[in-house]
Amino acid sequence: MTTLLGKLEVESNHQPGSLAKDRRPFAETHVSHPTTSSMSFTYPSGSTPLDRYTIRRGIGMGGFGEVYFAVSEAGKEVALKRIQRNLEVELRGVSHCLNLKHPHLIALYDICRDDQEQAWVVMEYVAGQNLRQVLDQSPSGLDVTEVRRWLSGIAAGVDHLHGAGLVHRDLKPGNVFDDMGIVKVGDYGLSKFISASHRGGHTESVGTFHYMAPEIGRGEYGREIDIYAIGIMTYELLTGTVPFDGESCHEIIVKHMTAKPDVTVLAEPYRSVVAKCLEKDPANRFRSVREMTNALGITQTGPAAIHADAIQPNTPDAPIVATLANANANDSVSSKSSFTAKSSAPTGGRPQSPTAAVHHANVANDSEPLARAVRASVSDLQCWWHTLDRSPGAKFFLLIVATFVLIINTHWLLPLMSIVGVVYVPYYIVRQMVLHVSQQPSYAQAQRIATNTHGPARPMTRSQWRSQMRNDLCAKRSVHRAAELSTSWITAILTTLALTITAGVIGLRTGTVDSIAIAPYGWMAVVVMAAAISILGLGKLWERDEGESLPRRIVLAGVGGGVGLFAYAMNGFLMLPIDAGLARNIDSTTLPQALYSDGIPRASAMMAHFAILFALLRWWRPVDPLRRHRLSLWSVAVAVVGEWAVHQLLPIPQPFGMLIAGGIAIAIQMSAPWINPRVKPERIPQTPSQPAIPRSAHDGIAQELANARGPA
Ligand SMILES: Nc1ncnc2c1ncn2[C@@H]1O[C@H](COP(=O)(O)OP(=O)(O)OP(=O)(O)O)[C@@H](O)[C@H]1O
Repeated sequence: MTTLLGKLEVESNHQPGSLAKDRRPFAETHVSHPTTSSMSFTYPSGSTPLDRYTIRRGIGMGGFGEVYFAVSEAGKEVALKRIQRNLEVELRGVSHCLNLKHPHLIALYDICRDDQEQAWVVMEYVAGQNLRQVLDQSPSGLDVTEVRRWLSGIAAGVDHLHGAGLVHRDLKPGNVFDDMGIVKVGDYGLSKFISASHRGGHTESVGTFHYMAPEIGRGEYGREIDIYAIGIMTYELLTGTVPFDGESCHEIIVKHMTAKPDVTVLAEPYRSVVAKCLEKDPANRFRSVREMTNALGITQTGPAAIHADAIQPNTPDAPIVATLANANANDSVSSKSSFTAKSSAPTGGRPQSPTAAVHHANVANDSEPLARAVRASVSDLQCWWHTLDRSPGAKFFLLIVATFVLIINTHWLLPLMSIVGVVYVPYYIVRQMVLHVSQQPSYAQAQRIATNTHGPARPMTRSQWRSQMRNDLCAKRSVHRAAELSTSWITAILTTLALTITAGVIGLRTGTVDSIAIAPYGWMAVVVMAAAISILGLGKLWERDEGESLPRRIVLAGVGGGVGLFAYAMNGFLMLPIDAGLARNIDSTTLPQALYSDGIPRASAMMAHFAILFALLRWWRPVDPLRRHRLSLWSVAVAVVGEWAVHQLLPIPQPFGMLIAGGIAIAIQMSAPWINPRVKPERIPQTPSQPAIPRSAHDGIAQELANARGPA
């Protein structure tokens, strides 16, 4: 405590007592923040400190510098945050956040430097109010449906940050915004890298201290500090007051460290959830934001349906009667509460944008139960391990004992681990694949949700849908990508086997069935598999954008050459007569001698043949998840005709060549992930009908889609 207080005494210019004078009830008091109208900004309207952006007006000033509303040359609206010079080093780290994309996070577009080497953060501009302003207008807290809407958005945004390995560190109502009904968390890129010591003391706000977890004084910045801050915000959202307030930042911090919050004014489940969030020991808090929102019945798989009184009716704040919904009838929370149904709008009666709705529909709780249990145990173990920090001797002793126990048990542990690995890994991969496919939002979903939630929506064009889906593909985690790819490979192998058996049954229905007759089918199968595996791999690399045709064709040519070499080698391995099927009268003198020896293809001929076949056709299209149909017979026909055309130039055994080309086209389409643009309606999450919102809100949605692609 002494450390934190000491630090703050140095870092903050707040004088004990002065806050009392400045403090507005329940509001963050920015000690030296003037009102926007009276603020004097460094740059007037029309200035262009950054080449591509023209400042329109100053928005506000925070601990990190001035914030401006600006437009790009192309007319895109952005917020520019001018960062103090002493933060330059830390800004390098912000690049980690530049590629984070989430509907509930304010997008960070770029970091630029002006002529004076001053750093600026370019970010998404939010025209709506921040939660601080909203709370200032509602001194006794918000309606519970609104509380849940804010919490759900904050939790989704922060959960995404945590998933990306980031801790916000500065969560507070002033950093949470309402963008056309979508809650967005901002200021995350900077706060991770900026400790209190970097802030300009004269601009520090006492509001910041209201949300600071006690362990920050010990220099601990785990994700639990965000959970603590969300707990404080939950309390404030419901009651309008923060649980720990005081005349000075010292007093507030002391309360964070020692005082028990008075949660009796809250009804269950809020009481126990807030109490758990505000535990002094971070190890006793929720392990994740998701765990916390689950405890509140705010599941991210769909609308909630618990009905509960959020505030005890006998408290002075009784006018607020919570009306919550939680579809999960088994939820222990619901059984404990006394319920009063008044409304069931899951988003607080506020319209959700299609993007947000699709997001909520898709962010299913996809964490695998076994993995979750293991993670929880590991996390418990870590917490317990940290409690031993003060006894390094005990830690060392325990390490020795654990190592010894492991070593003497390797004879059964290793086989057990191997069996678990063999069974669990394929199961995990398939599960991820199935979940991923079932969660993919579609064009039709987006449209339908838009119609449900916003009345007659402007229909989304296919190109808008593609662009939105492309963004989703970009945001996909590597583990999902890897899981999808391995599943595609397995599916391609199985599909090829099925195709080969079918071709074999047809081809060998007459005549002798012996190894010589079967061998060409085996050869075809392995060549199709090799080609399909290569193309699927490239498709996975390229699925994030539409891509340039020429570079892709060049890469494909190289891969095709490899497949040709493999085909030649396998041909030799299976001892097949490679000239057997050159199904046209070949005048061997017309064939290039470097490629053919007496009309028989050499390795170079096979390589050249497949290189041309691969470069000729746009093989990335049939593996693109955004293709129109899962299996297009047109693509198969194009592949076969393409192969025939190449055969005219550089012959290889036929009809195997054409069967291989057709087989590749079928195998890759059947195994590559596909987002169905015409999904069946019953797969669309049902949302209760919402009041229609003005056309301008739809424009906001379009803007949001544009924002997700970055500044113009
Ligand atoms: N992306 C944005 N769009 C619109 N307004 C913004 C945006 N980012 C910040 N603002 C506004 O600019 C003002 C200053 O924001 P800033 O984040 O710098 O300060 P703060 O959050 O008040 O304090 P601190 O930075 O110390 O946490 C606030 O009024 C905030 O609402």
